[in-house]
Amino acid sequence: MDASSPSALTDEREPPRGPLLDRRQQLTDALAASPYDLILYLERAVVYSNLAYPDLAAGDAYRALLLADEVRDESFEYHEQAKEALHGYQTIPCPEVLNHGCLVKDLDRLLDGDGVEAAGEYNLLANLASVRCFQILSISLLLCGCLKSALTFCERGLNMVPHNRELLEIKEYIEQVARRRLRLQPDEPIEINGLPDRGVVRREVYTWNTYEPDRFSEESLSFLNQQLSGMAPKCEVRVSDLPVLLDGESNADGDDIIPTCNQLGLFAKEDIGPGEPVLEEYSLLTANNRHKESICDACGTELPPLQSNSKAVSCPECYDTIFCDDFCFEKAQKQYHPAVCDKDVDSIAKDPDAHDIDQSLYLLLLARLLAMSTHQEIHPLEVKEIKYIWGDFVSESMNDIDGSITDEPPPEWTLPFSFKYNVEIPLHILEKMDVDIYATLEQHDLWVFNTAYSKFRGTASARKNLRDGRPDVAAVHPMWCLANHDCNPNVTWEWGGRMVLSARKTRVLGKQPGGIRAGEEILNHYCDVDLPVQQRREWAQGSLGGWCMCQRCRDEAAKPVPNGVMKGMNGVNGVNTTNGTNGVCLCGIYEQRGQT
Ligand SMILES: C[S@@+](CC[C@H](N)C(=O)[O-])C[C@H]1O[C@@H](n2cnc3c(N)ncnc32)[C@H](O)[C@@H]1O
Repeated sequence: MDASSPSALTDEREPPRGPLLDRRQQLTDALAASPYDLILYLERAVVYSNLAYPDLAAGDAYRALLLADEVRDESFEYHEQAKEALHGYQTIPCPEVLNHGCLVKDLDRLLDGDGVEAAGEYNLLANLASVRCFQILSISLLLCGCLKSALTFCERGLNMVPHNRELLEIKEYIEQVARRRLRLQPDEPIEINGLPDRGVVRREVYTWNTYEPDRFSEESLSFLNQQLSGMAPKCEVRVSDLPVLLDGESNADGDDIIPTCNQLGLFAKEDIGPGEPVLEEYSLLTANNRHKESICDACGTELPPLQSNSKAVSCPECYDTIFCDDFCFEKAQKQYHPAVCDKDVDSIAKDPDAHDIDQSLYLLLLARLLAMSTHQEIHPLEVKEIKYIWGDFVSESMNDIDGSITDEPPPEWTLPFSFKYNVEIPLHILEKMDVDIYATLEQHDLWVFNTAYSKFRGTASARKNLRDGRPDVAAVHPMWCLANHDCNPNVTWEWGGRMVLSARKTRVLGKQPGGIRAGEEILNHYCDVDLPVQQRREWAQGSLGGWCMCQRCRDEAAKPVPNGVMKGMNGVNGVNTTNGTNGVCLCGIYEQRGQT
């Protein structure tokens, strides 16, 4: 942490990781035993801060803030439990985690006028805790790059204790970063609504995440192959050797040998003829961001016009939810619908602003996953539709930083994050589903949501609405998404309630005849393969997680460029136009239809 940065977050410099991880586990166990204890949440938030997970620190501070509200308001659902959990703590001396900086000096200000007795010991503790929550939330969200939310929480804290030194320092720091990022003059006012609120955080298999399978084990491969057998009888899942991808242009295009790594892929077990279907996968992990749209709630297909012979069915309990037919209704009843039936979750995150479209679709995929896990009574990361997906995780050691506050989160942090979509709304959805977010911490901790988001980003497909071209339906197809990308694909794909892969009739390169021989890998495409190499690489970069190094790209990129012609597309050499190419700002969400 540099000398000019606020002191409110960490109390130590670069503390060792091992003991902090042990402490995190102790506090997690303590929370399992005492789930409404806001002090434990605050303690864990500080541990997360010291471990350089500012997003997880913000998540715990927010839960503590909600519990502080529960303590103060006796009409709230968990009021008794939250108060009871404070039994044994006192204000003087107060718990160590609240005795931070000048906070205890502000006690008078938090008394509500007439001293401890009138305010009540519990309320006073809750007030102190709220201020500590605001400190942790504001500094942590600043570190993630979410400046608007950071400033909002900081202001809320200052409303309670206007002279709190730590909050004033944090505010100054947020403003400094905002001025630099928005290139504002020192005297120009900062407009809170104009501040950036999307950040990035670590994308990793957390050390404590015991749910990730060994995807290469016999057990995993045989499970995946058993799942695949009904959908793609001529295919199997195998380990594939893929190029290690770089962030951008390199000199490796002309090299004969490039570094590779093991991943999974789909392979043909038998010959597949040109035009023959390769895989047909039903969509259930779907999301639709339009309110009251005539779309099947289960598979996301456009519903047929309502006529007397229509096969569409509505749920007999909540009439608004409509399915294509009995098949979809039964799938929904069995796998998720009872968890959300008549729970008023339907309107959440619907009809978003244009700049929130991608976030809303990923959020609604998370909501579907939470409904599936709640109804099936399994951990969200155990749901088979996402369990075997690789989330393009980055190793923990690469993500680890020294905790310094800088203008931007480090480049190794690649998981998009916002307070609203990663923390606030997922908890709100669970509350609407009548889930006790405190008692189910193991299933609904923020790191679980982040892991699911890592898996969705890079594998979800989206469909645009034909009326206005906005993506409004998304889905994750766990088997389809095992097929790797190549710019000379041997399949084409089409999605509408089912994801269908078919062998190409003709290959793109040299118009060679299509068809796939036994033993060959199924080569899908994540971008428009009719584009020139630079454009293809830019487009596919979001979902591939790097610069495409397939043979076609390397050959085309290594070719000498004629004089006067730039390698970039449309003259915008070096500018990432991935999102502009198809008018969709959805990094990792592919379009509905693969070209033939
Ligand atoms: C949709 S998944 C494909 C299945 C994945 N290989 C697996 O093991 O689950 C997409 C990820 O696979 C990898 N991938 C797919 N095609 C690739 C290619 N042509 N070169 C390198 N990596 C590729 C990238 O890591 C990408 O993020």
